[in-house]
Amino acid sequence: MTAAVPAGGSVAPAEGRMLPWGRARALANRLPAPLPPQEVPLAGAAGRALAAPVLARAAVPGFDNSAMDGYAVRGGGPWRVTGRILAGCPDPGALRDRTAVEIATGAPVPAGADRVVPYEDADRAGNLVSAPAVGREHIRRRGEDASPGDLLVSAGGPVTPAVMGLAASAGLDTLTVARPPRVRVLLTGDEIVRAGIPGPGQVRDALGPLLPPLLAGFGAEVTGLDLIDDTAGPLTAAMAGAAEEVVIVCGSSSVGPADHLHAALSRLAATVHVDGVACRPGRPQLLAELGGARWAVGLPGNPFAALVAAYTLPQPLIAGLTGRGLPELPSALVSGATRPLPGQTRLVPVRWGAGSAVVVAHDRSGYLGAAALADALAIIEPGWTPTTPTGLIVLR
Ligand SMILES: Nc1nc2c(c(=O)[nH]1)N[C@H]1C(S)=C(S)[C@@H](COP(=O)(O)OP(=O)(O)OC[C@H]3O[C@@H](n4cnc5c(N)ncnc54)[C@H](O)[C@@H]3O)O[C@H]1N2
Ligand code: MOO
Repeated sequence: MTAAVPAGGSVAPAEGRMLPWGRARALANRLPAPLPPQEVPLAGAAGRALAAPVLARAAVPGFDNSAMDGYAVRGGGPWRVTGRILAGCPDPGALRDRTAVEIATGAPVPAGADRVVPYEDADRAGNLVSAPAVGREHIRRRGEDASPGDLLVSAGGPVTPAVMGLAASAGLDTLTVARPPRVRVLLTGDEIVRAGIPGPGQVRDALGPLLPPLLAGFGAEVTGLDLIDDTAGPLTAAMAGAAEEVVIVCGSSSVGPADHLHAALSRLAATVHVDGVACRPGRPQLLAELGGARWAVGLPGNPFAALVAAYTLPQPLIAGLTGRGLPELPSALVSGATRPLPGQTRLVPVRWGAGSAVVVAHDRSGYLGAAALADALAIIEPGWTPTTPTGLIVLR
């Protein structure tokens, strides 16, 4: 749903304009154009999104090598042992008929060898070694895992430690990855204090500590976090002045007298794509397009609602900006005290139990206690019953 906010005022997200939770996520993922990719050294690519497929540069293995410590043998035994080949040997030479060389795992196999006999299967007597007439080859052949040019990993997935190791095995020194979108977080609320025990009427900021690591895990680079005066002017100025691709505003997305995000978006002539999501908690949240391929997201101030909302709009948005789709969600049966809500998706903290996910009690919009103990958020759709497999957003 795309609508311009009427000038000069905040507007309550009317029930009818609220997007279903799944559609809001899909829209946030689909709207942004991916940022241009960049080539980075392997070590700097951890966790980033692959923007190009990983193609092998070298054969894997690079040469025929032994899979076992033992003897490389040629022809029928017993074999006369003529030497020893260790890993790193540049030229193992050739093996003559009825001879053997001791060989280490990973060492190049001499030309003419039929197989490697592991020490455990070999009988050594002086200079002679014997073994059963038939046995496995125990030779890893050049290119049997990958040849130069082979597709190793498709674009779009994350650079995991295994992807980095695989790329190195195949001779790569760099990877082409999506540039992480830069995100600025703006906290609002005159009651918010950033340290210590809050005084009368004050509230300790929970989102300053929560959001940066969460957003970094989504693939963003959080460039800064500011506490903004709770009036429309400073909020508008802070949003206008942010050079980042994404500005996240916390605690100003509802319709109260100090909720200025709608007014700021109006002053900035933003295009509002999402204004309220049919989920609980996290209903007042916004996604808007600022000029210059920049995005504004409004998260509710209530901390658990903000956590849910972060998985609703910023996570799919950041995925879209880095060229990734929405991930497949695991599912499980959910047991415990919860019930579906008509017309709304309910996000419920759960822990893994014996074969099912168990609801964690006390999930209050303003309190993170249940979420802090949870392994996942269960996506309870209208019509859910305890026998319905339920999608999960994994929190850990
Ligand atoms: N008339 C209506 N009132 C409200 C509605 C509504 O639809 N109609 N929605 C309610 C829901 S649901 C939520 S959630 C909140 C969201 O409000 P805002 O996003 O505008 O946030 P605030 O009003 O500023 O704050 C709400 C609550 O959260 C506390 N807060 C704010 N920032 C932080 C922070 N960084 N760390 C910890 N706590 C924070 C703030 O003190 C308030 O207690 O609106 C309802 N009202
Ligand atoms: O949905 Mo609000 O986001 O309940 O607290």
